[in-house]
Amino acid sequence: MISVDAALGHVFDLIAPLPVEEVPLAEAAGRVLARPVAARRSQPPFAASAMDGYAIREEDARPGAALRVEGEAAAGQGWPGTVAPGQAVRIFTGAPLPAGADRVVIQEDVTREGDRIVLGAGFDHGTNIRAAGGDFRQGDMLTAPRRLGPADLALAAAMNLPALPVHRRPEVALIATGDELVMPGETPGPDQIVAANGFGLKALIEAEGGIARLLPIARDSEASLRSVFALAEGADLVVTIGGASVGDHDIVGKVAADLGMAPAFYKVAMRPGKPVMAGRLGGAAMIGLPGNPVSAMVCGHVFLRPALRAFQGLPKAALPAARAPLATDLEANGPRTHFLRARLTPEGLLPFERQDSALLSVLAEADALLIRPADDGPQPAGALAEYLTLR
Ligand SMILES: Nc1nc2c(c(=O)[nH]1)N[C@H]1C(S)=C(S)[C@@H](COP(=O)(O)OP(=O)(O)OC[C@H]3O[C@@H](n4cnc5c(N)ncnc54)[C@H](O)[C@@H]3O)O[C@H]1N2
Ligand code: MOO
Repeated sequence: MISVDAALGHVFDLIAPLPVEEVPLAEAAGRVLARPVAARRSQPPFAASAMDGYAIREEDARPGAALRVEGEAAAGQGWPGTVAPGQAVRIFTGAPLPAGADRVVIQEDVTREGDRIVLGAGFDHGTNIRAAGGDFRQGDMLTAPRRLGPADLALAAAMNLPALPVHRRPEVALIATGDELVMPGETPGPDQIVAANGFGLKALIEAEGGIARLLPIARDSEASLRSVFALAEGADLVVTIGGASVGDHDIVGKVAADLGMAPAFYKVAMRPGKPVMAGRLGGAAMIGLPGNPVSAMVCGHVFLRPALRAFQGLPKAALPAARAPLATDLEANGPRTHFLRARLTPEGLLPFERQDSALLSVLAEADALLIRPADDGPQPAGALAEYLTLR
């Protein structure tokens, strides 16, 4: 049995960043930028008014000053002249500041009569001007790697970058195994249950930018498992669910080995999730998850999510853990890292009473996985503990 950190290191050894492709901005949300890209223009490209009002010269900015309005500057249509002393130009937010002007007085601070304005007794001290290049300049970089979020996409658009280089999405083949499983909506036989884990893992994979292919359920026979493995052809990552333990029907390890899987590890000092395995299977990485629903999902957070990030060119690192105080005393932990389903309450992290790895109802109520390091001593309420957020 190896530690969680060592196992994750082995998983990373199976992974190289996927090739780069250009995608249009409108399809780039959630993708990982593969290399830095440079702004093709400056923003704003000209000194621009930040407010609706009048562009004037600083020397005319005196309470009571009377100025002649010479023209209008709108967003998209500037005023071509030069503002002289005693003159003003009607201006709107986003319009280029006309030459000669170095201040915008907002219209609320002005009285207008025909083509004349009189400045009020008190007006604000700001210039209300956005300097050219004040947001970014041509050549400024959007750095990589980064997961492209809404703000990044708005910035890339403003930089006039219509397409971005991103890593290809990893394709994950999901194989649920077991004679007891039927698909949701089917009528299970008396000894059967409904396959659940694949659906949770598919959602988890897609949330990380992967493409999940939910393959047909493999039965507990070598022939069935082999035929479903064949359907995984072309995937970057093959994930099996169940059949990983030591029972007579737990044949995933054997069939994978027969298919040439080069094992990296089997069994990790973690709870839940101990009988997890990984290796290289042809051109793909393979991770064999335990069948207990919470074990499969916890392994999804601990191994699959970092693996999917690595495929997309993000740093090879465990999910960042947050810290919060414990809401209750905890007994000493055993020799395996324990991921406890917990709630984040105003008093701190509160683990659920029931931690059986079959309880999906508890996992669905949890918003954190409280991490107890292997062999951690007893901890009092109030002590800081690490956790992974599930929301
Ligand atoms: N003698 C021992 N028995 C077990 C050990 C052990 O060390 N010695 N380890 C236990 C641990 S820990 C786990 S975790 C499980 C994992 O076993 P498998 O990976 O072989 O999983 P299965 O036996 O196939 O299934 C376990 C459980 O989960 C249900 N299951 C499986 N797939 C799904 C699915 N897609 N959706 C919903 N539920 C699923 C399955 O019906 C079983 O109830 O082994 C322990 N045993
Ligand atoms: O590791 Mo098992 O996942 O404890 O139920």
